[in-house]
Amino acid sequence: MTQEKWGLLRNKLLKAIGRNNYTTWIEPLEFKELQDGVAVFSVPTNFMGNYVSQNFADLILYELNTAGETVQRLDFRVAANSPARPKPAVDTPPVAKPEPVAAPSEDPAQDTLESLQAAPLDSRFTFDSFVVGKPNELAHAAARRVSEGGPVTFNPLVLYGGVGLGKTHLMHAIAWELKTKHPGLNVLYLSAEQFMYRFVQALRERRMMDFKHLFRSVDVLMVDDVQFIAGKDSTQEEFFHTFNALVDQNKQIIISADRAPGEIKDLEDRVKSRLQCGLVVDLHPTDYELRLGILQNKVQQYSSSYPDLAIADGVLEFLAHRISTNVRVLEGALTRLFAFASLVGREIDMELTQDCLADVLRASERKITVEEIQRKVSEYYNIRLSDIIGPKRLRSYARPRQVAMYLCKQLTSRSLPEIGRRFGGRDHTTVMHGVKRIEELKLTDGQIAEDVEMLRRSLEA
Ligand SMILES: Nc1ncnc2c1ncn2[C@@H]1O[C@H](COP(=O)(O)OP(=O)(O)OP(=O)(O)O)[C@@H](O)[C@H]1O
Repeated sequence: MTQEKWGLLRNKLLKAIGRNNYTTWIEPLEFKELQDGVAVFSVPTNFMGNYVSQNFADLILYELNTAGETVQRLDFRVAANSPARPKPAVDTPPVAKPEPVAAPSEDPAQDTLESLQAAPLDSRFTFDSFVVGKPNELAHAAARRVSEGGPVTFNPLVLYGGVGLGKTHLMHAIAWELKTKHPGLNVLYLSAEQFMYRFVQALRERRMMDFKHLFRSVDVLMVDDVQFIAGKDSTQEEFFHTFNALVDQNKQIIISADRAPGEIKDLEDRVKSRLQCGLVVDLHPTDYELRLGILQNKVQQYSSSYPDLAIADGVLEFLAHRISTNVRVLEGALTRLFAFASLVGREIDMELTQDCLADVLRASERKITVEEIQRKVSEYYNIRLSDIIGPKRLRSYARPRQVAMYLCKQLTSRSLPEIGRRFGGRDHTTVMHGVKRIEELKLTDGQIAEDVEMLRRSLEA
């Protein structure tokens, strides 16, 4: 891509994000090069790279690709001659998913194991910085076990789970740990996409022997986002052979995927069954406690960079409640908050939070349904769903029913008549009475207050 083209694209960005944002965040970017799908920009500070990557990366990628460039990733590098600045919020720039493996060299002859291993793992992704909670404790324990580097007990280890739940973080943590404990081990981490890239390149250059030798000489192979090779027949085949060769030599393999191997569409059965041979563990969606723990952890990291910034009580709890999509979004929200607060020199309170994160909060607003509430309440009180909706007037059904009506009023935008209709065609005055009754009981009956709170939490998690 030429500088002129970047100049034209900047004008589009100006229109899209407005003059203020443009002047602050886009204008200082200097386009350096576009190579192997990575567009490199020079930025004055880590902080700025971090911010742009979080807030405008998608837009920039979209504009670049719409303009006919093939760009998968942006890389923001601090200009070597930048003036010294106060330490930024985080040490390394990319907050959009960091791509830890360096772009492949132009000359395939240089693709030695050493060159692959010299690729930077993300220094933030260690076990120390990984917060463990119920949803990820099994995956964490398995990762820990593999990172000890003892005899191979399960092979492969497959970590799977939704977007941004910590799969890459755990893989890097394993790699760091192995490299520290066993510096002699050849540990190779790469994305499935990189695997394919190298394979295709080796084919093109007629260097398949080198390729095979390279991949068969590792002691620990980690392939991230393996779903990427689904439907790519020759890459799958090569992956299958590499996999078998390493397992035969008792070398550890660690794989990540966005879903269980059996559910990856267009992945060959033989590859699926190989992946299922070892230990397959999933990272569950985060719960409230885990999100809060991650936020607290992050704030602690930030506090050394921003000793003067205060965060008001309740803000982290609010974020943990409201942003339940994925950890990347949660971290992004916090980084943005710190950025804004430091720019305007204000405490991070609820008002600033609501202002600064309006878009994120809107996007992550989860719609809780009446049916979901009815189901959760019936499970909680151990009664049948039909008893919540049906006509029975026994206290053991009527009270849970009122709790469910109260939660519907609080957590959904349904009107009283609508709620009544979904509770077996009851009148809106019955719903109103139920809601009022629970409001009163919450003040006098500790058990009801606790029940309502527990249910609300589990519905909002
Ligand atoms: N339990 C956790 N403790 C601390 N940080 C976490 C945790 N889980 C996720 N993160 C952070 O969330 C971000 C996203 O995590 P990561 O890139 O590992 O997700 P992923 O599961 O690989 O996502 P993808 O599906 O996009 O590949 C990273 O910055 C990571 O450090």
